[in-house]
Amino acid sequence: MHYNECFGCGDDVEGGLHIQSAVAEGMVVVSQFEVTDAHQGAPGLAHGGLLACAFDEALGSTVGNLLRRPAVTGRLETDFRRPVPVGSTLHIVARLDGVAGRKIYVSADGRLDAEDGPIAVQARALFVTVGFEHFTSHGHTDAMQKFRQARTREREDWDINP
Ligand SMILES: CCCCC/C=C\C/C=C\C/C=C\C/C=C\CCCC(=O)SCCNC(=O)CCNC(=O)[C@H](O)C(C)(C)COP(=O)(O)OP(=O)(O)OC[C@H]1O[C@@H](n2cnc3c(N)ncnc32)[C@H](O)[C@@H]1OP(=O)(O)O
Repeated sequence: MHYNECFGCGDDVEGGLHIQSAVAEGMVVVSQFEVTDAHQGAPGLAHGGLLACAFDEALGSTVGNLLRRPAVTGRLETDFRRPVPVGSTLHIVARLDGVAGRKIYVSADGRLDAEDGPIAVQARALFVTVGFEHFTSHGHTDAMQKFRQARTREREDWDINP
């Protein structure tokens, strides 16, 4: 599933990361993140915080696509192994490592410019399953309304590879 106003994956979010994710063979979720000038930290290189954001997105999408349950990031760890230059594409492969009650463990590797490129970033995260009231009670009601309307319009509820 896909929320159009998400900073990570929303198509219409100006300055967003525009990450696309899809389930692939072997129960992994693959995502691509194209690094542009807008994502710079040090000159010519991606900002580490935005790379962490890209992994939050890729890992969240893994939870959403493989488990189809609402969950939020509780903990996110990143290892920055190599610089990620502006103009490069990070190929992220994420997997589900385990589920224990409400706790969902996921991890991912990000490779530079090719599916078999060198590993530049690795991440692990704990997502925690929440009820829909998490969003209705903590989030803006208008946003939830918009989300629901869009889902109804598209008739696409938790589809794999929408
Ligand atoms: C209609 C809306 C649908 C939304 C869809 C939602 C999900 C996504 C699915 C598909 C979408 C596709 C892509 C999504 C892409 C990106 C997703 C980005 C995700 C985010 O960007 S999301 C924003 C950042 N995120 C937060 O805004 C969370 C703020 N936070 C809280 O809201 C609470 O903190 C919460 C709920 C996390 C827990 O609170 P709580 O009271 O419900 O539960 P509790 O504290 O008991 O934790 C239960 C067990 O998790 C362990 N635990 C918890 N936190 C831990 C930590 N940090 N380290 C180690 N263990 C931890 C405890 O130790 C306990 O473990 P145990 O059961 O063993 O004791």
